[in-house]
Amino acid sequence: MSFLSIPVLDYSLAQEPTKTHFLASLRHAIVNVGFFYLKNTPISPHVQARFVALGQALFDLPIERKLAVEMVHSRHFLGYSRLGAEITNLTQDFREQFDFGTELPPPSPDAPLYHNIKGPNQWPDESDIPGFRVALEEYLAEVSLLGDNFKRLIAEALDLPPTALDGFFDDPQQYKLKLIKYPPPESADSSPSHGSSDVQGVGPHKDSDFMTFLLQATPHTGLEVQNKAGQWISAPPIPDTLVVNIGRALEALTRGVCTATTHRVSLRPENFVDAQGNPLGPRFSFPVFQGICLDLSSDSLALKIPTHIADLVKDEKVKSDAEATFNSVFRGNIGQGTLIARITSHQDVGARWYPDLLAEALKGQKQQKQ
Ligand SMILES: O=C(O)CCC(=O)C(=O)O
Ligand SMILES: [Fe+2]
Repeated sequence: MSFLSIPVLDYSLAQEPTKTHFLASLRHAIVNVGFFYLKNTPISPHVQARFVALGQALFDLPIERKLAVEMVHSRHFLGYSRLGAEITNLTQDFREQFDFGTELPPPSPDAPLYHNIKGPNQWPDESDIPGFRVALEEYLAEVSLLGDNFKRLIAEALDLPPTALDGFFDDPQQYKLKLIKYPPPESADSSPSHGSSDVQGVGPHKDSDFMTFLLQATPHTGLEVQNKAGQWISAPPIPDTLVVNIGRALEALTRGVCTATTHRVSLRPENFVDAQGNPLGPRFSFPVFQGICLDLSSDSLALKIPTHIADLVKDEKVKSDAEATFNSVFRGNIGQGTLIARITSHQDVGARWYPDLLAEALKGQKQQKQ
């Protein structure tokens, strides 16, 4: 049976004496759904509230202050993307966003090209938005700790030793935090990509990472998750939860036992009003993407999943509207797959810093589509 709802897991049960129960729900969620809500997270409410307030305010800066940190200036894909700058599933998305990450030095010049995914942030001027950097780094540090704990919980949910996944991560590991603003549909209607009422906030895709921890910061509906039969299931915000999902790296690591579930955000007008029909304004969401060691390739993914766990995956044929090109790239090398996904999403960055790889990736996409 393909899932029709998204399970809610209670993080307060993740320790003894209730841990076995938590791990059983986690196993069901990662093998059969690929998405779950997490309640009773260890994130401090005041840290989250301060980050959300400043994260929303960041979008109110004058456009020239935002363009001062535009992503095109960064070969590390960190910085500001204006409305319509991003492409998913060969179609323009309609959202404005800032990408930040764990603060890291640029890679050495002789490192593989895909190591450029990691590097320093472009921070807005402290005087433009006082306290923003501290608030973001505090929030990111707390979610990163939660992510670190999940490495072990996922291993145990798959009946592996708790440390079985530790070797697949860098130290320090890059986590990325994206701040996203989806405009209400009046402005979305003028999006060059559609003009219809079903505008793509972000198109159908699988995340590239190990796991994603998403904070839906406003009450809008619009996030939708595709079940294995291909139906779209709504994932409305549930107060005081994070939405957690599996990315392509964890899918690759488990050879498909855990599924990176396809999802999208729809900007249909009904997603921008409350139950009484009052307008809700823009939708804000803040996903944290948990990275993994970029040098992993299919040969180095030596994880042996116990047979009784692998046998839980019954419906092998998964219908997905996400782009198929990425399936083969991710089977090769995780860093290379991630770099190609970034380049095709942010083609201005690709054209400036990786022109040859962009040309090659676009050719691949075109061939796949034919
Ligand atoms: O905005 C959301 O709720 C989801 C965003 C998302 O899926 C992504 O940026 O990868
Ligand atoms: Fe996503």
